[in-house]
Amino acid sequence: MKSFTPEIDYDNTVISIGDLYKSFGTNHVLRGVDLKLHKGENIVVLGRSGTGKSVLIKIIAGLLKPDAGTVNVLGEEVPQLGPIALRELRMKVGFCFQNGALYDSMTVGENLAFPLKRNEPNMKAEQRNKLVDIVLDAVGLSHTIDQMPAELSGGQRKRIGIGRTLILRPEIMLYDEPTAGLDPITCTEINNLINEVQRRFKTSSIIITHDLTCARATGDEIAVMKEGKFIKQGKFDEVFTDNDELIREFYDYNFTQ
Ligand SMILES: Nc1ncnc2c1ncn2[C@@H]1O[C@H](COP(=O)(O)OP(=O)(O)OP(=O)(O)O)[C@@H](O)[C@H]1O
Repeated sequence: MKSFTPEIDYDNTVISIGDLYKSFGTNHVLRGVDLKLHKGENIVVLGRSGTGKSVLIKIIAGLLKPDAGTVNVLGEEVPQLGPIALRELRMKVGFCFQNGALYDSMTVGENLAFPLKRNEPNMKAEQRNKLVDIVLDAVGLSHTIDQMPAELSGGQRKRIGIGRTLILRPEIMLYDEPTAGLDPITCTEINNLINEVQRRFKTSSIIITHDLTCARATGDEIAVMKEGKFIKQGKFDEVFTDNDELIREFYDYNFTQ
């Protein structure tokens, strides 16, 4: 559970998805997805492998086009945006990839400065360095600034990956399986970081996971996906009193082994 009460503005919807469909050939992945994310809120999308969670956030980020349905992000209809408008929107929507996507040949500091150099070329070095310091402090890794990614642990790489997304000051964070492949203690650290990012930077987030501990720790709302649509949505304790077989399976798999 969270150690703070997030400031969620329920009158302000930052992502609104309606009746979304996406197929790849005969593989009908998304089959009528509806979702609303409010300002300041963390929604966890839970679902077993292959249910379409990553496809959903790639559509939100404009990396994939849907076949039908509406995808409104920060007031923009994403599938209708041209390349320039999409680029501008992507600055406000941070995508945290599963593997952190760090450049092996750059130091941690250079990895963090890179998105600023590319997207805000007129920013002075002094300002850039200041932002690198702020973000490194936020992810708790100030001492690693001159290290290479290969010298970091898996958990540290995840943190730097989150930092690299944060450095462009996005309004929305999309986390793709942030705790995958990490041991339970490191998972807890990442869950805490996701909450700290929400508290400190006032971001709204979608967190994709099949880790119930992550869902319980970070989600203000949980949406369970099955066969391409949401079958249940609500607070963690509301969702997991449900007798749906998949939901029980999830709970038993995560907590009773
Ligand atoms: N670019 C693509 N081309 C063809 N098929 C794709 C593409 N991207 C995803 N798929 C298919 O869509 C389905 C859903 O994939 P997705 O990655 O969204 O699942 P997921 O719920 O995120 O699973 P996991 O938890 O394993 O990451 C899978 O059957 C996958 O093979």
